[in-house]
Amino acid sequence: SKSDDGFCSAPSITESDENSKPIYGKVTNPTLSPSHLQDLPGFTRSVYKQDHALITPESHVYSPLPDWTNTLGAYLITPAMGSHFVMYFAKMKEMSSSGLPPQDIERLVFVVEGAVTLTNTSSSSRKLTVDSYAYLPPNFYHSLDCVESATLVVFERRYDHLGSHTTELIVGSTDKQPLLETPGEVFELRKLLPVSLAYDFNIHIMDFQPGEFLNVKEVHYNQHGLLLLEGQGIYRLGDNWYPVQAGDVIWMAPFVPQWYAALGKTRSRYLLYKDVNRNPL
Ligand SMILES: NC(=O)N[C@@H](O)C(=O)O
Ligand SMILES: [Mn+2]
Repeated sequence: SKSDDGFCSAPSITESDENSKPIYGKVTNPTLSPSHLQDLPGFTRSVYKQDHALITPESHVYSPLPDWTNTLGAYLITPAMGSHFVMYFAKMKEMSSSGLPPQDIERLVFVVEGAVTLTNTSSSSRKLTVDSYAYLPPNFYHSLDCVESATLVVFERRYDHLGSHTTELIVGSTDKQPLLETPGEVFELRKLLPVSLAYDFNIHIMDFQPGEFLNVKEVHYNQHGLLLLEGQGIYRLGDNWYPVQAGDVIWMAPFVPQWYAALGKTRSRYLLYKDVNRNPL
């Protein structure tokens, strides 16, 4: 891309290599089903069961987010499903701004499209663009402001105190997080939050090349909120096997058998909420 001083700047990190569409572009512009299925009355891939849910883009229902300005929200996962967290898309329009979460609620925002500016009482404003994120501790004053438009995926939950540990403001971007060891697994793993005991959840970013799959057919006490950011594959949840693609959201209750295999020509990348560091009792 050309900057106005005539020098060619390196393509921004938000441009993925293939077909130079913005990274994560399929989350907000998903490949819809073939037109004959789109028009099929009542057709959806969404499913809601006792221990899992698949929420696909055609099922999203937006309404104004209370306490936010000029922002539509689609709640995807809420405690009504049995989760201890909420996961929602926030579609911020021009001149929009966030509201604060309720008291004692921590928040993580991840930018899927567009850009927002994060301000808080102490540090200066910081611009969050696609693939950037911010963790806001409970009762931490902040504002996310958007001039044009932005789509965020937001996780919120009641902070589970452990002794005198406290969390702090975290701002980062996926591409700056190091790859972590994944013994016995082939996927590439990044974590967006520190692994220290103060943090009662983490966000995993997991990359699979086509044909790669989870080695462990997992059944564990943790619960998950998943957003498929790139790619496609098959997700096993309980006794069901679902074709999934970028833009799909999955709720996994504790102990639901879960497994993923990446298919297609491009890598799969998913973002995964996982509760950690707390005794399940
Ligand atoms: N479903 C899934 O990917 N789970 C694992 O990544 C995990 O860490 O629980
Ligand atoms: Mn898991």
